[in-house]
Amino acid sequence: MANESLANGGGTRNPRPSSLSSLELDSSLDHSVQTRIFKIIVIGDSNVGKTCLSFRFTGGSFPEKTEATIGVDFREKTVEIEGEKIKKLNRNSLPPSFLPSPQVQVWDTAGQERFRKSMVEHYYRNVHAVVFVYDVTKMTSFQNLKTWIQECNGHHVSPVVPRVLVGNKCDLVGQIQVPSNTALKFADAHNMLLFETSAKDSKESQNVESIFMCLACRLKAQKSLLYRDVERQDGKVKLSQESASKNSCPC
Ligand SMILES: Nc1nc2c(ncn2[C@@H]2O[C@H](COP(=O)(O)OP(=O)(O)OP(=O)(O)O)[C@@H](O)[C@H]2O)c(=O)[nH]1
Ligand SMILES: [Mg+2]
Repeated sequence: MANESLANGGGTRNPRPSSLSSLELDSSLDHSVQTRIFKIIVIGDSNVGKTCLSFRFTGGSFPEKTEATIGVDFREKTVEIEGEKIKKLNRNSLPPSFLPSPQVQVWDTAGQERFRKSMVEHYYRNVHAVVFVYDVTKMTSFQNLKTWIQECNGHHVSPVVPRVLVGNKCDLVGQIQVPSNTALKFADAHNMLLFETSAKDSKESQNVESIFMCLACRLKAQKSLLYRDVERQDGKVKLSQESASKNSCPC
C-alpha cells in the first residue's frame, strides 16, 4: 500500500517543513519531486460495479470476470490536468510555477459486510473524495445509499471532502428501476453531482473518466491553494503555503 501520510499531506514526498508557512525540498534527500496522491474511495452495495468502474478508469477496459472484493483493492493513475502530466521529474528543470501532477489512488472497497468490517476505519482515514455507487437496475442499492452516507458521516469525513453519486449499469436499458429524476433529487439533497454511466459500455468510458477527473480537478484546485508559489533558493525548491480557498474546477 502506498504511504498514507502522502495521501493525507496532499503535498510532495519527503517534505521537510522549514517553518509553519513553507515546505522545503532538500536536494540532498532526493533529486526529484514526485506526484501528490489523491485518495478517492468507491463505496456502495456489493455487485453495483465498483470494481468494474475503478478498473475502467485506471485500466481503460471492462474486466471480463470479477469476484467480490475482499477488504480493498488499490488502483492508481497519474492524471493530466491543465497540461501537466509528469509522474516524476528532475527538480532542476522545474518551471517557476511548477505544481506536481496528481496521482489518483482509487480505493475499490468491498460491498459485503463480512469482507469490509475490519477495513472500514482505513477506508475513511484521510480520504480526499468519496464516490457513492448504486446499480440503476436495482432499487435496493439506491435505497441503501442512505446507510452508506451515514457510515461516511459517522467516520467524521469533513463536509469539504467532495462526494459524487454514480448510477452504474446504464447499458441495461430495459431493466432500469431507478429513474434519473429520483436520483437527481437525491444527489441535490446531498450536495453531490450525479453521473449515470456504464462501466461495461465502452462508449461510456469518457463518462467514467469524468467522474474521477472531476474530483481530481477539484482536489487539485484545493491543493493549489496550499502551494501557491514555488521558489528556488540556493538549489532548493520552496513551496509557500496559502490558506485562502478558491475552486477552479471546471465541472
Ligand atoms: N451490464 C453491466 N454489468 C456490470 C457493469 N458493471 C459491473 N457489472 C457486472 O456487475 C457484477 C459486479 O461487478 P463488480 O464490479 O464486481 O461489483 P462490486 O461493486 O465491486 O462488488 P463487491 O466487490 O462485492 O462490492 C459483475 O458481474 C460485473 O460484470 C455495467 O456497467 N453493466
Ligand atoms: Mg468489487
